[in-house]
Amino acid sequence: MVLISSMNVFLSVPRKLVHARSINFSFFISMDDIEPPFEKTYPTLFHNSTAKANDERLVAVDEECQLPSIDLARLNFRSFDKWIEEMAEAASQWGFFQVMNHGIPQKVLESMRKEQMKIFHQPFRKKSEQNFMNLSADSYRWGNPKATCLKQFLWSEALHIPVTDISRLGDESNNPRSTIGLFSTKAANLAERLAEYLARNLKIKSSYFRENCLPGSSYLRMNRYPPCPPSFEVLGLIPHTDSDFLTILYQDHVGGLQLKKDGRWLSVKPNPDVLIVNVGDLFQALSNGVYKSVEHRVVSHPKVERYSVAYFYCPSYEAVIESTENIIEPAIYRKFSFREYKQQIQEDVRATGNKVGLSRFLL
Ligand SMILES: O=C(O)CCC(=O)C(=O)O
Ligand SMILES: [Fe+2]
Repeated sequence: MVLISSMNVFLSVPRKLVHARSINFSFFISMDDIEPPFEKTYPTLFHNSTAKANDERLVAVDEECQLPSIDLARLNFRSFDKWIEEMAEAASQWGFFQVMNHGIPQKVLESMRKEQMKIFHQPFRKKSEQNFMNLSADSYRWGNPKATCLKQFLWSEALHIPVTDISRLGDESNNPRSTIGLFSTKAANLAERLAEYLARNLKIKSSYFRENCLPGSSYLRMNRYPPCPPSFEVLGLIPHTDSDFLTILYQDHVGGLQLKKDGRWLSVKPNPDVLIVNVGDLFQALSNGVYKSVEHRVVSHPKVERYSVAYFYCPSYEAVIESTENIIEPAIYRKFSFREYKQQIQEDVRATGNKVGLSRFLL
């Protein structure tokens, strides 16, 4: 079903010892010290059979799909319109596409993954310290403290880093600041470029993004999905849409990302040579529903850990998102600021456990 790199197979041994010299202390630590205590912290969720996730996951046919491919190297003057059309079609039919020759050197992507491994292979105790890597208190996240059933639980850990915080990153693991900073700058350039191309097709002012997305308004999320016994019936990341304009995602060989298309979950074929781009809620609103912010989730591998890093291309809180109506299609969403959108999500999550999202803003 999935491709497994030899490196990941190596890391899949659950009680494996990890050599920690590279992270400033020279002894072996066990995988048990690294893993967040999912089961121990939520015993009733995991050991009460009525709390099982139920979920389509159990019955879903694990169908693999190849995302539409957009090759940035093919971009030249003669084929420009056709190229934009292909990308716009992928954004409206799939909400996802993969980008080849994307301009982020493979070396940067590899270093990024190495940094991620070093960061997440530190003891759980350390990762959950208040000022881990000199970041703000809720940057390191795992599971879902608010989950009342397994369906809401996340079998994963993540480091959530606003771009403005990259300069604060401590050098716990061999100075990750420069690698993460470089990845972030390159991903920002790529996101801006792609957003401008997609805007052109809709007659949105191409300077819209440069004016509204300031260098510090986006953020990064580094994800690690520890191996998860299938009997737990829990997802690595529960179904969601992203609350941004575009997401640039780099995933490793393991696979597990799934997207919903025509009511079915499809697995995205992993390919670390490409970047995955998906449309977020804000672009769906801005495009008046033409581009789709599609639900996606992650199924953890039973034996192998998986890594991904997402760059969320966001505007400043004051930016206003207004649907681009035309004579045939009046606006379907009311105008809102990004601040309003974030606040509404927080309120809904607090009250219902779910994000709700764009449907709140329908006219
Ligand atoms: O890990 C993945 O492939 C997806 C991550 C994702 O959807 C997210 O961080 O929002
Ligand atoms: Fe996502």
